[in-house]
This record gives sequence, C-alpha cells and structure tokens, in this order.
Amino acid sequence: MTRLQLAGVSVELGGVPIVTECDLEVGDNERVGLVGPNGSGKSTLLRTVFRAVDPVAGRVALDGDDVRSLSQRQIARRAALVHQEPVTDFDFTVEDIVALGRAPWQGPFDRTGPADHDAVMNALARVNLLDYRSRQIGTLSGGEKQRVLVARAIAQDSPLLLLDEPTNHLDIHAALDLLELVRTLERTTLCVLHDLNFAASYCDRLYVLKAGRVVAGGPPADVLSPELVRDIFGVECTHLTHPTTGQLLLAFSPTPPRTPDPASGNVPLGEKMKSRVGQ
Ligand SMILES: Nc1ncnc2c1ncn2[C@@H]1O[C@H](COP(=O)(O)OP(=O)(O)OP(=O)(O)O)[C@@H](O)[C@H]1O
Repeated sequence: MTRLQLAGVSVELGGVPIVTECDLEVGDNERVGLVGPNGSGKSTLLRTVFRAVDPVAGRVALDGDDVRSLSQRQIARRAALVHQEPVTDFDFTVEDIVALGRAPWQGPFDRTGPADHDAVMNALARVNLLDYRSRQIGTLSGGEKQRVLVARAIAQDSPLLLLDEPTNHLDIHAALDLLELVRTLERTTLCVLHDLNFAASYCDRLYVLKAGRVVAGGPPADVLSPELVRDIFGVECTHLTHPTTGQLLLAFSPTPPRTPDPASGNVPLGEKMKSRVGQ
C-alpha cells in the first residue's frame, strides 16, 4: 500500500520561486499523470519526493510519513525514479546499472545474493534486455538506455514508481510497450508525460502544472478540455473517440498566428524565422 501526498508544496531554486503551493495526491495503485509546458516545474515536483530538493513550504509524505523524517534508503525502498538524464557511465554494464536498484535492500557490506540476481534478471526480461546484460551501458541507444532505467526501477521493487518522461527517446512501438509494461506492474505511479494522448489513455487522473502551480486535476477527459489545452499549451484541440478502443483522442492544430509586434520584441517564432530567411 502506498500513497503519495504533496500539500502546499513550494520550491525555490537559486532564490527563484519554481513551484508554488502545490497540492497533489496519488492513491494506492493509482496511475496519475503530470502534464504541463516545458519549465512548468514537473521534474522539480518529482525531485521533492527524493529530497533532491526540499520545499521552502508545505509537506511531501509517503504513506503519511513526511519524507524529511525518512532516510534516503527508506525513501528508495518506497519509491523508484525513472529520470530523464541520459546514462553515460561507460564502465558499467547493463546488469551493473540494473543491480543498483537492489542497493536499498542491501546492507553496506552485503554482496549481491541469489534473490538480488533473480530480481535483476527478471527486470531485464520484463524490458526485453536480457541479451544486453553484458553490454557496456554507453554503447546502447537512447531508447535502450531508457529501458535499462525502467528495469532498474523494476528491480528496486518499490511500491511507488515516479516516471519523468519515460517515453523519451522511444519509438511509438517501444513507447506503447513501455506504458503497457508499467500498467501491468500494478504499482502506484506518478508519471510526467508530454504526449497528451498517452496521458489521456494511460492515466486514471491528471494534474496540470502551469508556471509552477497546479491549475487543474481530475479525470483526463475532464481536465484536457479544448479550453484548458488552448490556455496552457497555446494550441487548438478537438476531442475525438478512438474507433476501436473508444478512448479519448485529442487532435491538435496550431492556433491562428498572432499578429507580429516587432516594436515590443514579441515576434512569434515562425515570423522570426521567416525574417531570417528573407521571406
Ligand atoms: N538550479 C536551478 N536554479 C534556477 N532555476 C532552475 C534550476 N533548476 C531548474 N530551474 C528552473 O526551474 C523551472 C522548472 O524546471 P523543471 O525541470 O522542473 O520543469 P519541467 O516542467 O520538468 O520542464 P520540462 O518539461 O522542460 O522537462 C525551469 O524554468 C528551470 O529553468
């Protein structure tokens, strides 16, 4: 049983407010998505769970326990993170990286035991990377490295999964496979997603962040209204129904171009590019 709660969380970085008074909850076995424009604070919110950054106000709690009262090991036993940074440690094999997921369960002088080995092999099999286990991590493609990070989180065997753009680098087949895999893991999940159709079809509930504030929360079909998508992302969106699954499908089109205003320096990107190529 795992529940994540963020209550009134505010974060400052370098003295600048990045996240302001965020309330967010992920219930046991729920899959919750976090969406919002680039720079809106999604990764920063995830980072508060691991105390990579501490809020200046509010509380982050795992199963009711303030994360500030937990050691890093205790947090890692409850929550695993699949982050965005590329893995570049050339000296490590794929198996070494996935085995790091077992560290929270091992004592300082423990050697990797049969149970750890089984967990690592099982995790590699779940992401179809068993044949890659002896490869140096630096020799893998971006999508393969992403799957290694997911395998590490599976091996970590914590009830809460935090995923920061897990479909980054993945082709459409691999992306759908990965989302389906995470669904079958049946863990409590908070997932940052940029693809709103993935968010709509994969998540039970969504939160929308804008400039560090939670501006909407609820079931995807309610949250991702054409009005909200226009307001938050600046694009037009139409709700369709998938012909076979019956799920919500969002179709996007650009908003009508804004009138360029060179005097204010507020020139849309497309206009800037045209002027650069002399059109
Ligand atoms: N150490 C820092 N000092 C100052 N500002 C920072 C620092 N780290 C991040 N930021 C800023 O915080 C804001 C939120 O960043 P964050 O990575 O949380 O956004 P995000 O919503 O995850 O973005 P993206 O979708 O692009 O990954 C950004 O404007 C970023 O530039």
